[in-house]
Amino acid sequence: MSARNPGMQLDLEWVSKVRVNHQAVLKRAQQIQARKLAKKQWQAAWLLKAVTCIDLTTLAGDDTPSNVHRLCLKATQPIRHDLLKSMDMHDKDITTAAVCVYPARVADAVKSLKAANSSLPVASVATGFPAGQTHLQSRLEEVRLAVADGASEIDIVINRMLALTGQWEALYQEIRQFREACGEAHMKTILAVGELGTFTNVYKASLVAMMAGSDFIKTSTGKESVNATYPVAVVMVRAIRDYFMRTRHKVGFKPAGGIRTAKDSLVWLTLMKEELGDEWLRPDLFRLGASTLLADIERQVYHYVNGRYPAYHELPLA
Ligand SMILES: O=C[C@H](O)COP(=O)(O)O
Repeated sequence: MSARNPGMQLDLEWVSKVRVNHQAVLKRAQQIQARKLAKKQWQAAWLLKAVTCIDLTTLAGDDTPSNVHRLCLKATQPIRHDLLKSMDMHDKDITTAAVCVYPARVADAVKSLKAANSSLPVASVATGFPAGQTHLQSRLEEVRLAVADGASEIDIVINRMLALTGQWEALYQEIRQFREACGEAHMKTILAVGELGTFTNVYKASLVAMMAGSDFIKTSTGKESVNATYPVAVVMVRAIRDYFMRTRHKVGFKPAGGIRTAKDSLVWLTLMKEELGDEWLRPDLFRLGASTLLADIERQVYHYVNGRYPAYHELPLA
C-alpha cells in the first residue's frame, strides 16, 4: 500500500463551492469508452495487470467457510499455471490484490490464506453494509471486530442520509471515527453513488471522504440498482486529482459493482491512465471490486494462448 492519506480539517467552503458540469462529464466518459483497446500480447499484458488490481469478492448470504476457501485459493492463483507459463509469466507471482468478504467470514479467509502460505490482504466490508442504516456504535464495533479477526483493509459504507441532507460535517465526523476504528487497516470508503442523486453530490461526498482520511474512495456496494458507471468515475477521479493538487496526498480509486467483462476492465484501466496517470495503475491506488470479472479475464487469456475459447470444464475454478 502507498503512504496513507492522513486527511485534513473539513473545508466546508471548498465543499459548498462544488458544481459539476453534467454534460461535460458525460462527454468525457463517452470519449474514454470510445478509445481503441489494446490487442494481442498488449491486451494480454493489460488483462494480467487488471488481475493484480482485483479485490476478489464474495458478499452473499450463503457464504460459507468452504466457498470463502475456494475464493482464497483462486485469489492466490487467479490464472491457470500453464497459461501463465505460455506467456512466460509463471514466475511473476501474479495474484489478485486482495479478497473481500463479509465481517463474519474474515476469520475463514485469514485461515485459508495462511494455510496456503499467502500474505494476500483480507478486506472486509463493514458499517452496516450495504445500507449503512444501523446505529453508529454498532457500525464502529463492526469495524473493530473485523480488524481483530485479521482484516487489513476495511470497506466502509457512508451514511447516505447525511449526504442527501447536506450534513457534511456529521458525515466527516462519522468517517473520521471509522478511520480511527480501522487503526492500521486501510480504509476504503464506499459512496454508494447510485443513491446520491447528482454528480455534484458525488463530488462533495468524495471530497468529504478524503478530507476525513479515506485511503480509497469506492463507487458502490454492488447491491444498489446503479453501481460503477464511467461518468460517475470521472467525477470521483477528478475529485481525487483536485484533492491531490491541494494536499499532495494520493487517494486510491475502487470501482465496484457490475464489472463483469475483460473489456470492462480494460476501459477502467484506460480511464485511470488518462485521468490520473500511470502511478494510479497499481494495486495500492487502484482496485476493481468484482465477484465474477476474473472468470472472463481468464477466458480471454485462454483464448490469447490457445486461439480458441475454453470449454466449461477447462477452467473449472473460474
Ligand atoms: O465490492 C464488490 C462488489 O460487491 C462486487 O460486485 P459484483 O458482484 O457486481 O461484481
